Amino acid sequence: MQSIPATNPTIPALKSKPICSLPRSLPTRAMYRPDTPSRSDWQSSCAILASKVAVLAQQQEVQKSNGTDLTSLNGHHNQTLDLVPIDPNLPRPLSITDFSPAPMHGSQLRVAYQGVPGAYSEAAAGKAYPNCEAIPCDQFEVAFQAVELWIADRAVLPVENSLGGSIHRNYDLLLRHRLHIVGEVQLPVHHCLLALPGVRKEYLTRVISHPQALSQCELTLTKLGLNVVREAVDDTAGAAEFVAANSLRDTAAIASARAADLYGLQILADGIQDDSSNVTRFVMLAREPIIPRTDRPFKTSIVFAHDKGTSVLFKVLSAFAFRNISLTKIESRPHRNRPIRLVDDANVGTAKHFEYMFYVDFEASMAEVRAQNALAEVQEFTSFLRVLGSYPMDMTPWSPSGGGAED
Ligand SMILES: O=C(O)C(=O)Cc1ccccc1
Repeated sequence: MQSIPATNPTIPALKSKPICSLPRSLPTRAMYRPDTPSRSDWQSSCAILASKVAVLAQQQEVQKSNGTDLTSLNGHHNQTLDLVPIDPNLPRPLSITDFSPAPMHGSQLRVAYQGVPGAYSEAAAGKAYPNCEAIPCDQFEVAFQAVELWIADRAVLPVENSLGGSIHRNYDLLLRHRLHIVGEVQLPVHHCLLALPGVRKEYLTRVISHPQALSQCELTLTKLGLNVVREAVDDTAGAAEFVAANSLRDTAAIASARAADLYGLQILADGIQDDSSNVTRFVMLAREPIIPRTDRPFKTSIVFAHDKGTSVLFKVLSAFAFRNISLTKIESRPHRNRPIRLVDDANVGTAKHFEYMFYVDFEASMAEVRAQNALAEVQEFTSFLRVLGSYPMDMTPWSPSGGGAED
């Protein structure tokens, strides 16, 4: 049986900004712990941060002198209105070059999420870890790296929604990085239509939000009689912040009631998701796996691929069926153009192209013998197998607190 090594040089380069200036491999515990960063890593991070701050300052100057047109989205927002004051104390999202030494954080868990305050991912972080410090990041990639570089202790990743199904790009991220799933939360998502105070629905020509939120509200937007273009942005709360910061009277955002509060917007319509029981599942990621237990219901997530043989999927699924292990998810992702590096027992690596990656979640803990036997059998039929994590199930999807994260 082969497996991929901890640092996988053949995993394809990241699409957006290069991150190779950042350390690629995970530090070992012997190198540094969260509160005792290695000097050289932090020194280079500080240098990067200093240049990022300089660039940001320059951009802010340009924005000040050009007005506030940050996106040139549709050219609808050329009114000049007073800016809605946004709380300057709100944390600014991390961006890819922002990594700086971790603050001395005592025992507070630092949880990185993609978006700005008011995003659903921030709420998911709070549900999983009630007293955590939530750290906003401008991309998922950054949230992963924040954990890999010990700037955060956990990352939060939305992976599927009861309306829209799997969020495929986030599954790709799980494979590309070496973080472990240590928990899950199911978060009921309640979308609101937000606009500047005094704006009426008839003024709107555009609605902006995260693509998932736009698709979850599609029918309701039509029912509300809104003749608006829909435009996708990175996160829901970021959309709200954008409307407020640019005083856009022709644009509404789809976001949470908390985002309305934070960015001084009014709620034009409440609960606009097409399905009232709209739930998003988030997973919590950490550098180290948790020790699986049997004293409460656990779920295990795996990813596998095979390159030869017939009826492989049937055989894999039988390994679970024969042991009465329920599957809660099975997903296939095309993977043809992205090689995976496999190493054999002698640590000799080869790049392999698989047609598909299969993601399976099953209801058992890796501490159970039946789960271990099932995986031993799966290993026989597959060329690549990775356990993404074995973690407590979120059994309380509708409660406002308490997810299935580790204790
Ligand atoms: O943009 C956000 O607020 C997110 O956290 C992502 C998201 C978007 C829509 C539904 C659930 C999560």
